[in-house]
Amino acid sequence: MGQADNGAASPEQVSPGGASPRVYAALFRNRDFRNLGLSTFASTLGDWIGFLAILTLTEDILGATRAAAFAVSAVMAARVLPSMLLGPVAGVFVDRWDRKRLMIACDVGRGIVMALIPFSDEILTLLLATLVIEVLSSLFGPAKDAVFPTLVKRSELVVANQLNLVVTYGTLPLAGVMFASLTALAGPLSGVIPFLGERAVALPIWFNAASFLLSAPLIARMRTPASRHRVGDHSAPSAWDELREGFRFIGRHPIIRALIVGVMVASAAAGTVISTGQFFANVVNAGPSGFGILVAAVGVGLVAGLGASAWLTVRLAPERLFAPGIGVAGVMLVTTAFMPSLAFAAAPAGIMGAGAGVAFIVGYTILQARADDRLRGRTFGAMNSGVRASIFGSTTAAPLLIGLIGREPRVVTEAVPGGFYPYTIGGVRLTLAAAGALAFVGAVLTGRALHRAVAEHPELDQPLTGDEVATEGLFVVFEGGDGAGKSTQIKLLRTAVERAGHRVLVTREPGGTPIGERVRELLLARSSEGMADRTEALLYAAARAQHVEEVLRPALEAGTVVICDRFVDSSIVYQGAGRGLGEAEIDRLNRWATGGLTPDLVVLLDLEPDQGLRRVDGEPDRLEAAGLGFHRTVAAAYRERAKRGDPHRYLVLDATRPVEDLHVALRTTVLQRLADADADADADADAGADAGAEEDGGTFAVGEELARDTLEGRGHP
Ligand SMILES: Nc1ncnc2c1ncn2[C@@H]1O[C@H](COP(=O)(O)OP(=O)(O)O)[C@@H](O)[C@H]1O
Ligand SMILES: Cc1cn([C@H]2C[C@H](O)[C@@H](COP(=O)(O)OP(=O)(O)O)O2)c(=O)[nH]c1=O
Repeated sequence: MGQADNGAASPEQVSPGGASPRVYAALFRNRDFRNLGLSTFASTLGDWIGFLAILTLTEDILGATRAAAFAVSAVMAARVLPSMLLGPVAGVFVDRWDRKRLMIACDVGRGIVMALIPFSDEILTLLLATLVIEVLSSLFGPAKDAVFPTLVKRSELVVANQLNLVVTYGTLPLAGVMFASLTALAGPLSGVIPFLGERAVALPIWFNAASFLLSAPLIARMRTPASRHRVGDHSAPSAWDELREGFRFIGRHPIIRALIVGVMVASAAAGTVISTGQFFANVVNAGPSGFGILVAAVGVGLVAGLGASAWLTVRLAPERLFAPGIGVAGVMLVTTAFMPSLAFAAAPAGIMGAGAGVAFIVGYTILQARADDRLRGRTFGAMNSGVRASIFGSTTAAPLLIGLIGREPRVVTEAVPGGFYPYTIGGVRLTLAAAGALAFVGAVLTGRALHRAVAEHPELDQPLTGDEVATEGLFVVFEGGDGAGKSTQIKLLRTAVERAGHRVLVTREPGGTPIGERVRELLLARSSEGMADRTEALLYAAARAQHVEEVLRPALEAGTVVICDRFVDSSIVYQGAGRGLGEAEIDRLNRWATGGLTPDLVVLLDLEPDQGLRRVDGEPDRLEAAGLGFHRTVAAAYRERAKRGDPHRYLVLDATRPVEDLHVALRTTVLQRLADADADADADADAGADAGAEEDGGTFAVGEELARDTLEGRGHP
């Protein structure tokens, strides 16, 4: 395909984003998104009800004893621990298996185990069942998060996340009401089902089981892109390798790394607020009803923040919003902590909610948009486990800290019945303030890391608007030092791809067009000795702009497989690193020159420069003659780029391997990509026809991967 994300947003690009009614309408018409939304609604509503029911059941079994209190905390632990400990491992399987089938299997499994729970009188069985359900949930969560961005367009992602959060957390109050009603209903129903007479709580539990079982067929109706990641792997890596690959990806991806740390810090602050809020309400003499008001203030702020995020993300890159969101929340938490009364505390608490809301949506959106599809399950698995660990840690640590510092003393007087808290600073205020300060420091560090990452990858500094323009062919670029064997492999690959029935265009840079070839002469002639580095960079970019316009884009749009000897990466390493002009600068220049056209596959033939230069015969050209030091820098920059880049995009091959060996590896990869694209396009054509029959015009929005694959496939004979 070759996708083009066009530099800065033009006005037409801005319009489709935001929270315009059109985006909501498009999402509601999107059948896949609707199915996922309904499934989320059913299962989260059921899940909240089930949670309340299981706590009740624990007391049912043990009575109001001390053992019951312990059992309740064990049940809580059974809910938190699996995804905390298993998150990253679960992610491996989410990335490995078909995500849709995995989700269905988890739902059916959870439904069955849940339905059986009321029949046991053993607390151990209950614990075990909770554990099994949570293990399944820790697979379900990352699978859903990984599929989610493939169902909607990128410009709809923020609004889609808003709706998802509303469905996930908005069901909590509804669940409370339904739990009470269902328990009350159990009495009258016991005439029909006698079992309910002895165990009323079975009804809400069965409701939960039914909700899981209802969610499964909804997911089954969803069209998700075929999981393409497994195909093309020549040797199946072990789960352990994949786990390491996931951690390596997160560790090396500066944005995702910073984001996960930021999310964890924010969760720790949130955990502190949750476990301390009630105490704080007392300290400001607000009591239980005042606590409700504080919660409401945070809630209103949160909703406002969620709403504002759609408006904000069409104006600023989400990377620029995340840290400020957490920072604002942190500062407001500190402010709230020192407020003398409820009336003063409500406003900062509300703003804190808004900051958290923006950070929450934006953080989710960045992870969905930036994590490579192949690794998205592991990314979300790791994040879930980080979040749970933070909440778990902070809810345990906060009360401990309060105890250590000592709570604010209450003054008992005759004047105020029950006494009151004078304005003093003690454990509760200090603990909350510490959490706010922690969030603030985390925000500053995360913000700096994100800022640096965006400076290095200017292409990321865009609002989330307009989707990439996908072209139809497959764009394969060969990179490597002089003499690495690019021409040799290109010739062989061309024959193989043509034999497989595809139209192929082979071209090269600098050159590929009459104008470009003249620029090439100018660039490579030994007589151009003395050319300034910036001139050199501009000339390469100039030749490339002509090449994109005249040759590459038209060919890709016509569905041709384009094999190009060198492209933007050459400029980044030769001019950016080799000449020292700065990789980010050269990247930016070339994004402009190419309108953001990006290869689907970059084959890097990796070779020590001295070996490569020895292979080339004849007079060295101006660049070949640039000296071994220069070429070593270039080779190192190539490796670094491939290492840090999208692993699906870069294929690094050891160029000292025999020609035929390299060819087989290359041919397998490229033909597999073409086959995947065809398969996805076929599946999609079916699905499209299906949707067309069902709803007006078959509007189905797809994520970039799917859109890409579809388009890739369509052009091929
Ligand atoms: N895998 C290989 N092992 C050994 N020699 C090779 C290999 N691939 C290519 N060569 C030889 O190296 C030289 C340079 O190869 P070429 O394909 O022109 O490289 P490039 O296009 O990268 O400059 C040629 O003489 C070629 O025969
Ligand atoms: C495309 C491109 C090439 N180059 C250099 C790399 C090569 O030394 C030279 C291109 O010459 P070429 O003969 O195409 O090299 P090779 O035969 O090794 O493929 O130009 C840049 O410095 N920047 C660029 O953007």
